[in-house]
Amino acid sequence: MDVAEAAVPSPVTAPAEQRVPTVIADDVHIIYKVMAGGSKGTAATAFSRLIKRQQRPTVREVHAVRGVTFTAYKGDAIGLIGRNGSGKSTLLRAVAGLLPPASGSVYTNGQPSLLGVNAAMMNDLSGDRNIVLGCLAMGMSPAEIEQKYDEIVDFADIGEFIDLPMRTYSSGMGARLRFAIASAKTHDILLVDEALATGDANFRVKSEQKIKDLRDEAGTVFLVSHSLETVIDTCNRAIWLDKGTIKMDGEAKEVVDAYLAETTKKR
Ligand SMILES: Nc1ncnc2c1ncn2[C@@H]1O[C@H](COP(=O)(O)OP(=O)(O)OP(=O)(O)O)[C@@H](O)[C@H]1O
Repeated sequence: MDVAEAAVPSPVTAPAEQRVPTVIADDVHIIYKVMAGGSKGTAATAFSRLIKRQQRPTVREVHAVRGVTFTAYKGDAIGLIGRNGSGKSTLLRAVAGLLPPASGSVYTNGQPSLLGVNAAMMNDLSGDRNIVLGCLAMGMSPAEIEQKYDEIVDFADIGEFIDLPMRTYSSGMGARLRFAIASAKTHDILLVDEALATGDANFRVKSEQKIKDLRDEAGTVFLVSHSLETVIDTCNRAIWLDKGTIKMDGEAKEVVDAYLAETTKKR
């Protein structure tokens, strides 16, 4: 049997030669550039500034990820945890290749797929049309889509809403459908951003099981979540981000415990 197909190797204890790297982040820095407006004023003063080309808005930099280095392996399910604004979503988007690092590099062995609660769907199209579009966008063939279609509808479990335009969905229903579509395919590297938190308790249990299955099917899963319980239940490893840097990287329960100890200490 292929080593990579064996039981999930622990990122902490498995011998280095048994692990297959899928994502390597090497001293990654992500800087957002934001236009910061100058002093406030009336429309007339703004117009005058425009004409005279004075006081152009300054570009402000937000250094969201600061020198992050880690290696993720096949079979890893990694929870990204940390306070609001610590850089979790930014790091996820960098792994997805959506944000170019200002310095450092992200190397991936396989195709990363980002499943965010804001993943683009066509709001005016019905759920079933979006299933077809979403699957095509993931590179599935029409035959594969036909084969997986019922499974996706069953998993999303949104009843007759499947025939209605997505703009009529609640945020939880939209998230269920997105998750059902994304998880219909085996991903090399699946990136999940808080999608589970928007589902109800029943869906959370189903989606946690799905993440475990995806992980067992040999991919690597990254999960950004504020639900520490979900991270412990779903992930074998956690990375704790603090102000854009890695504060701790290791076995999920240990990292969550350390994070909880620090947040409760600060109260
Ligand atoms: N598009 C953007 N433009 C400018 N700054 C941004 C942008 N997106 C995020 N930031 C900033 O980058 C930093 C990290 O944000 P990020 O969303 O990655 O954090 P997070 O850990 O995912 O937060 P949360 O838990 O609240 O979702 C924050 O200071 C945020 O204000």
